[in-house]
Amino acid sequence: MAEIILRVVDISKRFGGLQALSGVGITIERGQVYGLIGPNGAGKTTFFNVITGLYTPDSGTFELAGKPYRPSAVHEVAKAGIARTFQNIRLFAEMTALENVMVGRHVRTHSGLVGAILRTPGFKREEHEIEERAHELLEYVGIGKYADFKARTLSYGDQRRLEIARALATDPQLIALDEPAAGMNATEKALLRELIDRIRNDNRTILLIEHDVKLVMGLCDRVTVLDYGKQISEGTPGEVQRDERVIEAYLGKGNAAHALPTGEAA
Ligand SMILES: Nc1ncnc2c1ncn2[C@@H]1O[C@H](COP(=O)(O)OP(=O)(O)OP(=O)(O)O)[C@@H](O)[C@H]1O
Repeated sequence: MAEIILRVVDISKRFGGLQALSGVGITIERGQVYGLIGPNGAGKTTFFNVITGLYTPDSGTFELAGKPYRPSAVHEVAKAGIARTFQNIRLFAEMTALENVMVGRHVRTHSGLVGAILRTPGFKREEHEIEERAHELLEYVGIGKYADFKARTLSYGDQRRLEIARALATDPQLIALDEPAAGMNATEKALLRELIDRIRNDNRTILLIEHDVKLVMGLCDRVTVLDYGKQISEGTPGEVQRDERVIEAYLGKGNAAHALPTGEAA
């Protein structure tokens, strides 16, 4: 049986009078790309924020790689093994691409503050390893030649790749990508699709929020659809696409005869 990386059960979150999530649960297996879609305001970002420790849920249980975990603070979540990117890119703009990735890697370092201040041999060795790994990751996401460029000088698509490299640097069990294709042109999207495929083929596990339904349908192994905080459908892209509740949520009642876009590359 495939190893379960993330299992969340019965997550609810209320903001004042608004029930942003009600009883949402998903199970993601190792090596899967799992998509989370839904119309604007459906609760996708809230769900992400709950599992990555930015919001405290009102209810819900969480298990990461077989261990119970409580997403109580962002750095704890990173330590536990979930790395994320953000809808609005959050890089250190004045730091180089390499430094941005090295920062991600520091989640896994051992020398600590004392080692850093005293510049112990252990610290220096670790720094060297971190730098090597950061170079490898920049190559892996396809922006190795920009290692010494400040993050703010990279194109939008490359900044998104850099965020992914930084997330990978934490050696995560699960990588959560929040709208990675937002603002990308068709060429950048095709490259992103290749990159996500490569990450999956390396036996990594990905949770993806994405507005581009076509991209989701083409990439994901399974998909959950949220609407007004409720999980209205869960299944393979083909199953979800044929689900009348999903078509209604996207296109409105009476349009169930229309199909959602398939994942075929344009
Ligand atoms: N911090 C908050 N305080 C109050 N209401 C919130 C907060 N965050 C989200 N909401 C509300 O919760 C609902 C779900 O929002 P959320 O951002 O999770 O949806 P979404 O599916 O990510 O939407 P989009 O696709 O537009 O990003 C919305 O009605 C939103 O206004």
